[in-house]
Order: sequence, then structure tokens, then C-alpha cells
Amino acid sequence: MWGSSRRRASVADVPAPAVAAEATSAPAVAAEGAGAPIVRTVALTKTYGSAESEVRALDAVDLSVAPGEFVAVMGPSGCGKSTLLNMVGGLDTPTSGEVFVDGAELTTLPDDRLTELRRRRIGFVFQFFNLIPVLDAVENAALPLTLDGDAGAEDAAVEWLTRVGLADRLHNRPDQLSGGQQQRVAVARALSTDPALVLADEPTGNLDSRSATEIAELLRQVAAAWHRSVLMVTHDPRIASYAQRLVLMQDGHIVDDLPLDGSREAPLRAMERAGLL
Ligand SMILES: Nc1ncnc2c1ncn2[C@@H]1O[C@H](COP(=O)(O)OP(=O)(O)OP(=O)(O)O)[C@@H](O)[C@H]1O
Repeated sequence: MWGSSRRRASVADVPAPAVAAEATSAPAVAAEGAGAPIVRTVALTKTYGSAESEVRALDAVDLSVAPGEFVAVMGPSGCGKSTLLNMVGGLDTPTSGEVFVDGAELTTLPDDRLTELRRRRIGFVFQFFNLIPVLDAVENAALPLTLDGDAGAEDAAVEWLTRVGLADRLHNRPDQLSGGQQQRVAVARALSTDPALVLADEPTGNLDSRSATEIAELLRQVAAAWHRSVLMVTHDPRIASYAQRLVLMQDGHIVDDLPLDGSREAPLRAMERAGLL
């Protein structure tokens, strides 16, 4: 469905207002309206176990992410960050509440539509890159489209690898790339399907400080220049400072939600204020 209506962005578009229109012009199902959030959770709750062993990983979480917005999520270990990302990514199902992504309510979508939405409208970036060792950068970045039988898979991969600064590394395998370069390949792979949303779970957790900063800057660009929404979980306040907005979680709740101004210290100060340090 999206494959037929999707227009591939060209490197020549960068920075490209057209990409912004493209990112929001082909919603999965009836959209919630122009300018509607790309992510919206309503009273999102997830419990694991039952009775006395019950863990409330998410407790009535309401969160919205606007088109092209870069939001960082921080909080102590076990506060529900990954659970939130998994619910928004359709990788796990809520106990109650609703999750809208790009206008579609995930809990009511038939399996095939959910799979299609995950494949085409959401890009995933993981801490350990999750690249295939025997494939080169182009083949790795093309993989989601290749698996979908898309004839333009490698062209899209080359375009996005060029955008993320790897035009001279197209045919290197992961073991021939630095950690930061491998994560760039993973970002290109996440973007190759033209998603509205990129979900990044600790994307800099396996990188040295300099590469981590470069990936944070790249994710900022994914949102600011290429108009994809980015929802990123991180433990690193310095990395969070590249986002436009910080969501702080504790015990399955959002305890603060504040705009950021690029100050490297702001997330740390917010965590101090919330008593999370
Ligand atoms: N499959 C599961 N079964 C039982 N409990 C789970 C499961 N997944 C998560 N939990 C629990 O839910 C709570 C939230 O976990 P989650 O992984 O979302 O936290 P987190 O904030 O991402 O933690 P971290 O920063 O350590 O990755 C924790 O108490 C965790 O033990």
C-alpha cells in the first residue's frame, strides 16, 4: 500500500521540505487530521505477571510526538523505557490503553496491517546495530526493502547511506567499519523505507564518546532536516541534550516532559529536579 504511493527522496532534496510533506502524506489508515501527532499513546498500560508478582511496567502513559520532533526518554533502569518503545513499535501489546502511530491504532490493526506499518512507517535503531556480518553496507541498509521484494531497495540504500555520510563505504562489511559507521548504516537501514517514525533504543550505548555525539547529531538531523519523528531511549544525559524534548520516566509513569534548548547540562538538571539522580 505505501510502496505504491511512496515517493523516494533523492539526495538532491537535502534539506528537503518535500520530504516533510512526504513523511506525513501517506498515513497508514484514516489520519487523525493534518498536523496530527505521529505517536500518541492514551492511558497506555502494560503489566507483566499477575497477582502479587505483577509488575506495572507502564501505568496510564499519555505521550504525543509531533511530526519531525526529536524526543529523548530517560529514567532509572526498570522504569519502563524499553516497554514504551516496544509498545509504540508494535513489538508488544498493551494490557490496556491505545497506541496511535501515523494515524493507526495499533491494538485494533489486523496482524498483516500491523506488520506492514512496522515495516514501512517505523524504522528501528538498536544499541548493537544488528547488522548482518556477511552483507555490505548497501545490502544491510537495503534489507527491509529487499525482504519486501522492492526492486528499488539498493537505490534507496545508496541514497540514505550517502545522506548519513557513508558514500565512500558502500561496499564495506560491518567488520570493516567503525562502531559509529556501523550505527550510521543502521540509521540508513531504518530510513530506507521512508518511515514517519524512527525508534532508537540506546543507539549510542555501544559507542565511544565521539561516535556517540556524532550519532546523536545525526538523529537530530533525521528529525530537523529530514522531518522524521525520532523517539530515543538513552541513559546518557549528554546524548539526550541533542533532542528537542525530554521525557523523564519513573516506575512506569512520565514524571516530567520538558522542552530542551541544546544546552548539554539541561537533561542532567531536569533529572536532578525530578530526584532521579
Ligand atoms: N517480559 C517481561 N516479563 C516480566 N517483567 C518484565 C518484562 N519486560 C520488562 N519487565 C519489567 O518491566 C519493568 C520495566 O522494564 P523496561 O525494560 O521497560 O525498563 P527500562 O526502563 O527499559 O530499563 P533499562 O533501562 O534497564 O533497560 C521492569 O520492572 C522489568 O523488570
